Amino acid sequence: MSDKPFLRMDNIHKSFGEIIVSAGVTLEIEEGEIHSLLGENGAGKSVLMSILCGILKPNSGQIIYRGKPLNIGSPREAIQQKIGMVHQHFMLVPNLTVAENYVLGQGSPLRLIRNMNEVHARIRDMSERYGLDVQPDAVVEDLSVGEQQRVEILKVLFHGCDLLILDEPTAVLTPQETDRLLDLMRGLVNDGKTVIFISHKLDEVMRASDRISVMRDCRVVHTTQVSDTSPRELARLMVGRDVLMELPHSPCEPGDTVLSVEGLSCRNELGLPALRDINLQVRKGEIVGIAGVSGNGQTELALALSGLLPVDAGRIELAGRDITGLSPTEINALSFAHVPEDRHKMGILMPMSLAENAILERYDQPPFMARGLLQRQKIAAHTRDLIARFRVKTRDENEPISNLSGGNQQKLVVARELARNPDFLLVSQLTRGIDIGAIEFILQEMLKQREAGRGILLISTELEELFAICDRILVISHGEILGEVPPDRDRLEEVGLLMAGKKADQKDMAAVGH
Ligand SMILES: Nc1ncnc2c1ncn2[C@@H]1O[C@H](COP(=O)(O)OP(=O)(O)OP(=O)(O)O)[C@@H](O)[C@H]1O
Repeated sequence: MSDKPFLRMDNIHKSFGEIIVSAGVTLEIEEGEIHSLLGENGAGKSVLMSILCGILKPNSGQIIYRGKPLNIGSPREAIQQKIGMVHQHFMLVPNLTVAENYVLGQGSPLRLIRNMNEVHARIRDMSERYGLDVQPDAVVEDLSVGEQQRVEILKVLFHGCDLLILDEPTAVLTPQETDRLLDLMRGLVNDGKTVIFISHKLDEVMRASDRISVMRDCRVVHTTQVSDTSPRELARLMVGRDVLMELPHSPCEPGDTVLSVEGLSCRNELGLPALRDINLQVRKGEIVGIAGVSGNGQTELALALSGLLPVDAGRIELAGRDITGLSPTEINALSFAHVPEDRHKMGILMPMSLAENAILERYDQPPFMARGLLQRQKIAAHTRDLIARFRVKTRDENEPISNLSGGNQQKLVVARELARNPDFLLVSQLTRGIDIGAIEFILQEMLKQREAGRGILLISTELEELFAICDRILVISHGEILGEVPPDRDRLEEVGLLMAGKKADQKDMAAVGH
């Protein structure tokens, strides 16, 4: 360890009652490095970073920053010390402009209004300097996820931060946006900043980092230079075993069609065309993947199938029954399970317990309700079973789900939906925020569902996930299905071209160099 590290978190302990969430963590960060933090879901990464940026107060331990003890009680004090965090879930006020978000809570409104021109000019300057493409007068809610992410990053730079903490920033980004972010991180350190980067994606961590620390059971168990390690070693350190990601499965023997979509067209929330003439079938016992760069109609497809978006034209059938135009409640009552892409908006209710979330939308059905009474013991036993099988890290089934780490919340949603044993499963971004050990397990569970004869539509931006378990992959681009490809890794390039919007005839042209 160096004599005078830029930042040293020393023997940090934190507990909530009897629950230990930081078990004597020691972590050193050097100035001007990209230091990645890896660990299973619930390993304590976000808690540690929340302590560093003043959201949580440790019970004991000390932080030395630039040679002096650091005592901060709020994110605002952290920013005064030039430490800024970009969270997993963005903290921007959606109906304000970028510039308004940046000055929110920054002193007298009158003085700020007078200085707004200056603020705009500074945002433009900084945006250009870091190649961030952020417009000060853009309204946040009109921006894509990738753009909002850049707004968040520029916000901490705007406040003069030298140490930037990025908590799973790539989870919601397209591959192109991810490349851009990793380049930006390198640009920041070249400019004298220091970056702490949290990600579950080992390839990104290997590409982006100077050093890597691995957390397990709320401690740092290993710190290494990136050149001295490998993805395999990192996986073993994190999960405690080899993660093979080999998911052998027998060829698909599909049965009857369970979902049939014909000529489906619909518009997005802004009234713009989002899906054009979608035709697809899912049969019992098969997993059909939808590959695509995010923002190409996948969200609208999931919403339309689950009754949450009106259909302009076309027909949707579930096991031969026309379900076009049914309400979400009516569809939910059918043999149809849904893992939504954004668990915070749709999958879970934050203040409620795991048990309440485990029976959400089914609380009035047997065995959870009988003779008009909630069957609390049955609900508790069911939730305990889900927690144990999916290894959800929690105190018990009565804990509020908001206490769980992001990946553990996602595990509960997946466990709940799979437990419904539906004929048809609609799954969006299955493994978002989930660690590699748990991904392997969850993909195996999906294959078990397939073997049990369920039909699955898996919408994902992760090609690895689609190639690992799908029987057929459909590629969506600009709201249209452009082609179908078998899950043969030799066909990866073809999928990439289709994702970029090139149809079969155009692909041939690309091959001859046009
Ligand atoms: N307010 C809280 N009350 C009780 N326990 C909490 C609270 N906040 C976090 N925890 C617990 O602390 C542990 C570490 O959580 P943390 O969010 O740091 O995990 P993580 O490594 O960031 O995981 P992920 O990769 O899933 O985001 C988890 O077991 C979590 O349930």
